[in-house]
Amino acid sequence: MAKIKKASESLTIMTNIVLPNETNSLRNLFGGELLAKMDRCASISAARHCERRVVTASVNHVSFNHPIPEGGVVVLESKVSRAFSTSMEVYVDVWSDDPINQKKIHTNSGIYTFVAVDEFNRPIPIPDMVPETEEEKERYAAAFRRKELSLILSGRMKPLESVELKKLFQEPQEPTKDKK
Ligand SMILES: CCCCCCCCCCCCCCCC(=O)SCCNC(=O)CCNC(=O)[C@H](O)C(C)(C)COP(=O)(O)OP(=O)(O)OC[C@H]1O[C@@H](n2cnc3c(N)ncnc32)[C@H](O)[C@@H]1OP(=O)(O)O
Repeated sequence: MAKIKKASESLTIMTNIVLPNETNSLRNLFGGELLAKMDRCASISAARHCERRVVTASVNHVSFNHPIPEGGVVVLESKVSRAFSTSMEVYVDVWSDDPINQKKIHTNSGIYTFVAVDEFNRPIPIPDMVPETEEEKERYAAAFRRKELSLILSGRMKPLESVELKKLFQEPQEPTKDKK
């Protein structure tokens, strides 16, 4: 597919209030509720990028760094971080926003993989993606390693078949000295 899209074209922002039925016994947003919100937000980014139906293939990483309290405002922001052949990585950032005290803290991030599918649920090619900002470039550069790790963890790739991931564990080679 020849089309190339910018990361920013898939930007999706969702803003919600945390309601009592979404909280845990500590009256903070329940982790599973947050995961569902992140999946929804990320799936819209993926569909915006490929203009096709998408399915979640894997949730590669989620961090829970700060709780989000009941009554608080939760803001989710997602963008495609790299497009492969039929799959794409989507990065989701989450903030807890307190509009009264004007405090916004980054509480979570998550990395999802989506696959574009046809009407028979078969994977189909997607447009390429070009990163523009420094953050987009950093996330793009590391995405191939994360894809390999996800494929290894799901049993779809043998560790020795990886290319980028394997490089992380290889000792740097001493430059060979010229023999006289
Ligand atoms: C027109 C637009 C309107 C928009 C309008 C509004 C938008 C609104 C959007 C709402 C969107 C709803 C979003 C629902 C989101 C769910 O909730 S979906 C439900 C949960 N997910 C599922 O049920 C998926 C079940 N799994 C499957 O169907 C198949 O395993 C898959 C994912 C399609 C893959 O099929 P497969 O035959 O194994 O295909 P395969 O060729 O091996 O792999 C395809 C690609 O996936 C990659 N892949 C597969 N598994 C993994 C993994 N674990 N890790 C990393 N990569 C993987 C492969 O590496 C390959 O990548 P490429 O190198 O081609 O890029």
